[in-house]
Amino acid sequence: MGQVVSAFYSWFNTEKEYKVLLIGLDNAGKTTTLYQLHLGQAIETQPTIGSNVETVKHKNVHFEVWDLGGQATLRPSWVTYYKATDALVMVVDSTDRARINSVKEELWRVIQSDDLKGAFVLVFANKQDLKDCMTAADISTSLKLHDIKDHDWHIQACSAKKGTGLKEGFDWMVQRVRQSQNK
Ligand SMILES: Nc1nc2c(ncn2[C@@H]2O[C@H](COP(=O)(O)OP(=O)(O)OP(=O)(O)O)[C@@H](O)[C@H]2O)c(=O)[nH]1
Ligand SMILES: [Mg+2]
Repeated sequence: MGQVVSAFYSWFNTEKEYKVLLIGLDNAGKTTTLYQLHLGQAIETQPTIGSNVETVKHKNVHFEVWDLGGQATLRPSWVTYYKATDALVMVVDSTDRARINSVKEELWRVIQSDDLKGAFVLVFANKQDLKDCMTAADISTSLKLHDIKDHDWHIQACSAKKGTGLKEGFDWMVQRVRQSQNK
């Protein structure tokens, strides 16, 4: 009987879709990340005006993943997507040293929103296939991730183009989602 209840419980829970927002500066690789997760391949992208949304299933957990345009003029509109968000994914171009401080400012601005209280924060240190990129540890220091006290966070090195590291990042999200289900 316990097994039946537990099977029903897990079936019931996998039906929930967890809302994920992909944010980050323009050219970070958000759209490439979304479609690599959704289709399993890198597509040719154009700068996003507005947003794209797709469903991603990872380890039997369904995520509704929103990819938001990252140009400076579009960032103020991110706030309109915050409600009911379970996880934020900050995609970082690991070769873009010149703008790492802007990434930090955007991340810290966003996570202070009341609508994102309790949201998990995953940072993708993207474009690791390119030479001379910053490591995940470099980016973690630049973004002051260790100073984040009111969100559960994780950083993952990846290449959205090659499709490496993304699954590992979502493994972490699934782990967190399952922990929150058991609370
Ligand atoms: N080498 C390499 N290039 C990547 C990677 N991810 C994305 N790119 C390239 O970076 C460029 C920008 O990628 P997008 O996915 O469009 O970036 P975005 O963050 O969606 O940009 P906006 O829509 O303007 O906010 C494209 O030329 C991608 O092919 C990666 O992991 N490695
Ligand atoms: Mg885009």
